Amino acid sequence: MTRTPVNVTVTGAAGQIGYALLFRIASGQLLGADVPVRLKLLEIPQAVKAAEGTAMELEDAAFPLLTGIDIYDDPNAAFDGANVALLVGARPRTKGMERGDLLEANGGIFKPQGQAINAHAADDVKVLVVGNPANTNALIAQRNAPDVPAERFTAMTRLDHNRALAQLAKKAGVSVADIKKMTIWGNHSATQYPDIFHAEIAGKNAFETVNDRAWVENDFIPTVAKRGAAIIEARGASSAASAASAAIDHVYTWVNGTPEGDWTSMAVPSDGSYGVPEGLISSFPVTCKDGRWEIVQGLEIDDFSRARIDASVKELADERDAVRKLGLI
Ligand SMILES: NC(=O)c1ccc[n+]([C@@H]2O[C@H](COP(=O)([O-])OP(=O)(O)OC[C@H]3O[C@@H](n4cnc5c(N)ncnc54)[C@H](O)[C@@H]3O)[C@@H](O)[C@H]2O)c1
Ligand SMILES: O=C(O)C[C@H](O)C(=O)O
Repeated sequence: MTRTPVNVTVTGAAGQIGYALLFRIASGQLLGADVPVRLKLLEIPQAVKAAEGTAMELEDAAFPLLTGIDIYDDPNAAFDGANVALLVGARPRTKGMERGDLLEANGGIFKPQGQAINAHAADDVKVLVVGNPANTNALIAQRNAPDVPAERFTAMTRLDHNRALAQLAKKAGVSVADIKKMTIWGNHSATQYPDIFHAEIAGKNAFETVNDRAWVENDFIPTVAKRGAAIIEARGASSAASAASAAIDHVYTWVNGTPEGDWTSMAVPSDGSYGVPEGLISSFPVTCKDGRWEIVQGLEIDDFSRARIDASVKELADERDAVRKLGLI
């Protein structure tokens, strides 16, 4: 093995997503089967011991691509030299907590992490924020890292994208592999808009193939948008293995590219495309090539889609205004 290991920093490493994610990173699924990785794990001091336990298990799995594991409780050390940063650790909403309280509590995490990325990460750092509220946490981190190009900060809507593929495949009686050009617009929240108007099933328009507007409006969209809550209700805990899987997909696609004739969904800083205010970290259809993403241009947006995109983007703008008021950006 002659390649220099890629430094992958994972926050919230002792959490449930961390437990599902780290083994897949170490096995080569994040970056490629020939890319050695060095893991840098960040936890809060009380959870460092649990992270050490996970590190022992990683060692015991004897992954040939895993060249080392370091554990930190200091973001400056954890992001030092990071090429890929997966920001998973976040403050969950607890009973009686208002949305504003949640944004403030997470600001206390993502502001210093953005500053640490700015000061210490590698020049080519790519950041994926998974911890909720993911889009606005990504915005806080990005605004606190002014020396890092804004486009390196992304938030995860790949789980929503994958959920949408699964629901559509079930309805149409096809494999997820037959579906292309699925899109998630907006926020990773219940206002998100999963859009099948541009999707294709075996090369044909998905909406026309399904031919069931009532299903799209009353079943597909709410099922995908509220799937996170349904998982919490069923499992008693939020999605973990599927979230980890989506994080793997997000970074793998960003680094290795989207297949010809397809795109993916990523929450990325808007350049004003599709009327989304510049700077908001909103989900778009994107293609990836040579480690860069690009928003798919020129899609026709009808009134139905417009209203849904606007509603989710308004929520993002409200969250941005709230964190601005709190002095986080
Ligand atoms: N974007 C998505 O699609 C998506 C999907 C599922 C879950 N999530 C979110 O991902 C986050 C993590 O989920 P989980 O199930 O792993 O939660 P978890 O509570 O099991 O783990 C979170 C971990 O983060 C750690 N942590 C807290 N503050 C930290 C800090 N400042 N620095 C480093 N680590 C810190 C905690 O100690 C804990 O070990 C949650 O916010 C959850 O809502 C997002
Ligand atoms: O933690 C949540 O609120 C849900 C999570 O973001 C998910 O989509 O599964």
